[in-house]
Amino acid sequence: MQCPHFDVGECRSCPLMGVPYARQLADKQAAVLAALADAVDADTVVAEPFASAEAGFRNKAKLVVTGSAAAPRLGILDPRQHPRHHDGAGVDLRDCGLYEAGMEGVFDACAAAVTAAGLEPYDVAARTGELKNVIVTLSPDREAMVRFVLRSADRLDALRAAVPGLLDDLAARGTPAAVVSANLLPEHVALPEGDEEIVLAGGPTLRMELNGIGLRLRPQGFFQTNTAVTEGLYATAAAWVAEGGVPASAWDLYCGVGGFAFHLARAGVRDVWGMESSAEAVAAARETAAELGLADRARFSDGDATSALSFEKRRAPEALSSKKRRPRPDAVVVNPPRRGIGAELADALEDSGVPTVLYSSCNPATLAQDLARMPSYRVARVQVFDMFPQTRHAEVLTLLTRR
Ligand SMILES: C[S@@+](CC[C@H](N)C(=O)[O-])C[C@H]1O[C@@H](n2cnc3c(N)ncnc32)[C@H](O)[C@@H]1O
Repeated sequence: MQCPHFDVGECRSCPLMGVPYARQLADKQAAVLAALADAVDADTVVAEPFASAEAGFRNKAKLVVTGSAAAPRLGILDPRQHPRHHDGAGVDLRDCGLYEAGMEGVFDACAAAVTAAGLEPYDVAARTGELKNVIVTLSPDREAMVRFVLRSADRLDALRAAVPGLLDDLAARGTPAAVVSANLLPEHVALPEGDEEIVLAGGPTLRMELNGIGLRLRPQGFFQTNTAVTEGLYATAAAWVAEGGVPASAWDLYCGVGGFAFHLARAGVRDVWGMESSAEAVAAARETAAELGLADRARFSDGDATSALSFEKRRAPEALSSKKRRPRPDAVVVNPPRRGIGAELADALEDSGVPTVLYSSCNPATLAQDLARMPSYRVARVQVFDMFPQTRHAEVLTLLTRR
């Protein structure tokens, strides 16, 4: 892949731009295996990396808005400027080659709506203006979720008035909106979004169909950014878990909107429980369960997954109602953020007696640390899923079985 923004140094998001894709994959595989050197053994089955399309693979964009209401730029702050002396100049990345086909049109429709609503971009240095970011997700069915991140509710009515035009524009481009929302981020912080979400049209969910399973996504729920590779990841996870016989029960910790959970349920796992810290993601997962007729087999709770297994240990048994007690599952999937599962959950898994663990990680370094705390498990299988081409990041799936 070749990128004009990279060539002139105005975007450095893809450090491997220009490196042949086969070499990117081979280097990632080598780096992951080096990080896991103490965990894999001679009998570990190491699969070839699951490759991505080199370009046009991202289903989600978080675009900083700069310029003016009349001529907005959707992209990033110019990396050639020092953050503290930033004059609000930005680089327009609507034509970024990482995004799926159809997303550039959605960005153009958003830019037109910004102009129609007269939303002045937020100026980081001057702390003036209203519109901070535009966040877009495109589903495999080419439906869009469009979110405008505002500093305050002051210009909400103006944005609301521009929504009908935006809906028409998106429909005419063949990417109709499933959800349009405003997100409020009043603090002067380098975050993509705030806590408050106001749905302005449609919704509240976007349907993301993966491997024939229609997952529901709400504006604030997490979703993997590379749809095709995620399909491979979920399908492989379900196949690995079922290898020695389909387990009767499984937990999906850090479940997001339930991608692993629903693939396990479809593979025949009778009782699936997902846990996730985002209440919005849990609500979306429950909606999917109801839609798929799985509400009695796939349940979801919001809470801290790190204590899911040690919950009972930390409380006097008599303080725990039988309703709150969950029998140990036959298999556990963990798919944490970059920091990994950490000591508490790793130790609890080590002590748990759970026969099979699937650990899907976006950070081989923390994966290695966590595995070192679980010596009772051996890595039976490992595979790199190239969720993030053009970067050194890698998603790694490991199947852990008890020694
Ligand atoms: C890498 S994402 C994986 C989501 C999901 N498994 C998927 O495939 O889309 C990690 C998820 O963990 C959630 N999370 C972060 N910290 C958590 C915690 N302490 N307990 C439960 N969930 C947490 C995030 O909200 C996010 O949805």
